[in-house]
Amino acid sequence: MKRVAVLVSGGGTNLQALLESEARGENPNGKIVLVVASKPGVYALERAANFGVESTVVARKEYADSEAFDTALLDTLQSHQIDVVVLAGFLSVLGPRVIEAYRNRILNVHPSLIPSFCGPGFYGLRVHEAALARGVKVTGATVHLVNEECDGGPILLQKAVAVQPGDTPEVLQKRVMVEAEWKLLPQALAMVCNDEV
Ligand SMILES: Nc1nc2c(c(=O)[nH]1)N[C@@H](CN(C=O)c1ccc(C(=O)N[C@@H](CCC(=O)O)C(=O)O)cc1)CN2
Ligand SMILES: NCC(=O)N[C@@H]1O[C@H](COP(=O)([O-])[O-])[C@@H](O)[C@H]1O
Repeated sequence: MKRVAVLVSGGGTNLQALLESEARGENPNGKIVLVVASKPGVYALERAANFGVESTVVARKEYADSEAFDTALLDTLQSHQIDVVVLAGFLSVLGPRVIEAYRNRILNVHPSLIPSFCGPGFYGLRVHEAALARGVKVTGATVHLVNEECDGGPILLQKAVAVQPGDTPEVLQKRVMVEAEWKLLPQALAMVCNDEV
């Protein structure tokens, strides 16, 4: 049984999808045992509590630099004997110590079809604002392995989502979540826990 940690920074809708998928028995070889938030008070922590999952805050703002944050994250993951890490709306760039310790065992969900609209500065609504500004007719979501390059890791799964006339960033964000993110991330986590990757 792989011990899974989910790293969050906000509302936690992808965490919710992972927890509900696990409750449906869709990931028999993995169990979410820890939620780590990079900011205090985020609703993702409520979602973890609702499912009885332990959570902790490793607040990015409490560390002088990214190296200290990277070390604190690694200590937290290793002290909980974590095997697999999922970034679910996590908005800090992971440093080399975590990446090396969990090489090919860290997943991230991004709300576009990488390589479009990704990399530093592209997160949350900003991604959908850029897609609408460019006028794309199709967007979607990507789940990839995480490496040192922000959003540059090997792609595992992608799903296309149509952009509708009159879409706002908020409406498009929700469609991409419902039709793509919340389906792909649980599927990808099960693949990693099943040693299919
Ligand atoms: N080493 C890696 N770390 C992270 C990756 C990755 O692929 N490699 N993915 C990101 C997730 N992400 C997009 O999927 C992403 C997250 C955050 C940012 C960003 O620009 N963040 C801002 C801060 C935003 C905030 O705290 O409100 C910043 O760093 O200035 C871009 C892409 C997670 N980590
Ligand atoms: N680059 C990372 C990124 O933009 N992640 C995105 O943050 C949103 C909130 O996630 P949440 O509702 O699961 O907290 C989600 O759309 C997720 O894809």
